[in-house]
Amino acid sequence: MLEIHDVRKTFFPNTVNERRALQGIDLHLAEGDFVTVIGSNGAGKSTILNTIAGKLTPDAGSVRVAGKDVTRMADHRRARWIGRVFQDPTAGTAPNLTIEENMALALRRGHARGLSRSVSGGRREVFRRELVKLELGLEDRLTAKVGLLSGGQRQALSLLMATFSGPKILLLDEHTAALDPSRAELVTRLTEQVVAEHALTTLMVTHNMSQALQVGNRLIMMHDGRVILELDAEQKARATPADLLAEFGKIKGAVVDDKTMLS
Ligand SMILES: Nc1ncnc2c1ncn2[C@@H]1O[C@H](COP(=O)(O)OP(=O)(O)OP(=O)(O)O)[C@@H](O)[C@H]1O
Repeated sequence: MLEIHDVRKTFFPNTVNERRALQGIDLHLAEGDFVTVIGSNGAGKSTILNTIAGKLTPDAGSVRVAGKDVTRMADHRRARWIGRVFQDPTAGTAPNLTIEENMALALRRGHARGLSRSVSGGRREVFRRELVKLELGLEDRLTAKVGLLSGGQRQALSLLMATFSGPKILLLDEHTAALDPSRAELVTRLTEQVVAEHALTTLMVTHNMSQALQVGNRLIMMHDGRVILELDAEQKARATPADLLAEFGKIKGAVVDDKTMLS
């Protein structure tokens, strides 16, 4: 479903600020694979997600989604196949629009025309049914402004909205990092639910070692623009956070932040 072949990206090449963010990434994800991504600071985790989403064009290599080469396709043209949730709960939703208006816009994403942010009775019912799944009572607050919701509620809504265009790929960039532990747990559970329900091929960046082991069926560790460790489902089931930290410990000069050390 997602094939990344020898992807390379260097920022500010041939200058004193040169950063080799990706140095030959190869990743093949089958439909429904859920890969957690961990790594030191500056390892290239966000850069690889940006490359898949089309925010960045790699210098070399290719990205294929469902067999189609999207390497040089503009981000808005691949948007309907790729859902994304960011760390910042305010990033995925518009605060001054209501819950139902936000959902209507998400539904329109990837469709050229024909749908607007206005909400008909029929569509309202669909939104209500979707919101019930979150178990946050948002189905009774369809006309509330999204800016009034808590961070956890907004992330849950962003996650739901990310699936509206019928994406094949879901990219999660530390989407639970800004939440308190109980909200993070809730959004993690919803993530597993949403991924399973839509059989989404998923990459989830996290600094939380327990979470990286708890969810998904594969794990990769990145450092310095490379994948330096890959675990399959069986290896992942046997590994502990201490094992992952020990792997980090083997990397000379790797900077691992406090969040990672404490997780
Ligand atoms: N737009 C950019 N311009 C210049 N350099 C960049 C840009 N984006 C990323 N970099 C550099 O590329 C490298 C990889 O960055 P990236 O954000 O992908 O790392 P990361 O693994 O997500 O790190 P973190 O966990 O700290 O967020 C870093 O050295 C970073 O400074």
